[in-house]
Amino acid sequence: MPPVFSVRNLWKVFGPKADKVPGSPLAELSAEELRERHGCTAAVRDVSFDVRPGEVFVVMGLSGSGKSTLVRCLTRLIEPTSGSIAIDGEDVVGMDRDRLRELRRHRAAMVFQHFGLLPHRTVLDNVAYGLEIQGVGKAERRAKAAEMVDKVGLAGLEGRRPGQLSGGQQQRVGLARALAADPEVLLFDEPFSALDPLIRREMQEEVIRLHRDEGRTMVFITHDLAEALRIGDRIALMRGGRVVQCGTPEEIVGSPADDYVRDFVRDVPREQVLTVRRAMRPATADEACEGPVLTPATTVADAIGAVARAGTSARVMEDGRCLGVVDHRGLLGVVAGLDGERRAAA
Ligand SMILES: Nc1ncnc2c1ncn2[C@@H]1O[C@H](COP(=O)(O)OP(=O)(O)OP(=O)(O)O)[C@@H](O)[C@H]1O
Repeated sequence: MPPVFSVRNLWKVFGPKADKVPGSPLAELSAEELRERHGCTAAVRDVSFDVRPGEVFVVMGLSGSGKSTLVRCLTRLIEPTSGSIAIDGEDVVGMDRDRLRELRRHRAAMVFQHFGLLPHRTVLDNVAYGLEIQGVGKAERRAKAAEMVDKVGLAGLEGRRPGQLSGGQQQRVGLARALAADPEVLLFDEPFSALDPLIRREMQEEVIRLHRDEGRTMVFITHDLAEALRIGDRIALMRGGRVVQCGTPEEIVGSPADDYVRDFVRDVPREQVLTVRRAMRPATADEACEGPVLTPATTVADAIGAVARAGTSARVMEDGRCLGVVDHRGLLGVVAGLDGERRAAA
């Protein structure tokens, strides 16, 4: 399937003569040199990636690494300095104002950290607001809004005003409003960073549930590694405007691209992210016929439980075929980080 978003060699430089930077020797300067000598900030530097249909694509990085700028460029809330962006193959950089408005209202809706709710309107009217500006008639938009309020777990609170809701509930209203427009892609800009940890977890699960139910494509910004690993199908890790690695949580944690990424993921509990694929070895004829059965997506943590309970190795099966077996030695090797050495040796 063709990608939803396709981004190539994207640059965003803030400051004077910004357009002179990409492709010139200035592009090679460090962020500090560029700022001190030329008064420019290269917030996004030569970034390329695809967002695939139905995936949760997470943009992660420390504060100031360029996440918001990058995602805002996707719908030109910020104008890119150079590079190309396409949505479903259609050039975004060349869109006129009407087409852009259509893009933002119907195709790629944004959920912001500060919910952007209208304080004097009820929950239902806040959710319906996006439909109102789309010109949807009153009865239809109220029906649609009610459905979305229900979907995000706010049934019964339709008549409240935003001030009468908790932070998590307000964020649900923001989410319902974005969903009401039925966009192809939802763009989340650190939507949960203002929430306390328990509510935050609850909202992450909500996003995972919505994603599972609807399969909607999502682009999600966060500076929180645990959040990225929990909800992301793939993660683009940014540093100083560049994407230093783009891959699945397992690739990022299991095969960091450089020392920066390695350092970034050092404290991640590997057994909760890595799967049995990394702990597997070929099965002997006997082993292929006995022992508990695991899927290739089973985490090492779950496999440890299965192997400990059974007291034997476990089989990794896919479509009735035994891909290999995992035993305590292989599983412990992954926990200890020895799987990289073993793979390199192989
Ligand atoms: N309008 C602007 N003018 C000049 N510099 C800007 C502007 N907007 C952002 N920047 C700079 O671009 C860089 C990237 O900012 P951006 O907001 O994209 O980072 P971020 O990773 O989203 O950070 P945070 O997690 O703190 O929101 C920063 O150095 C920031 O100071």
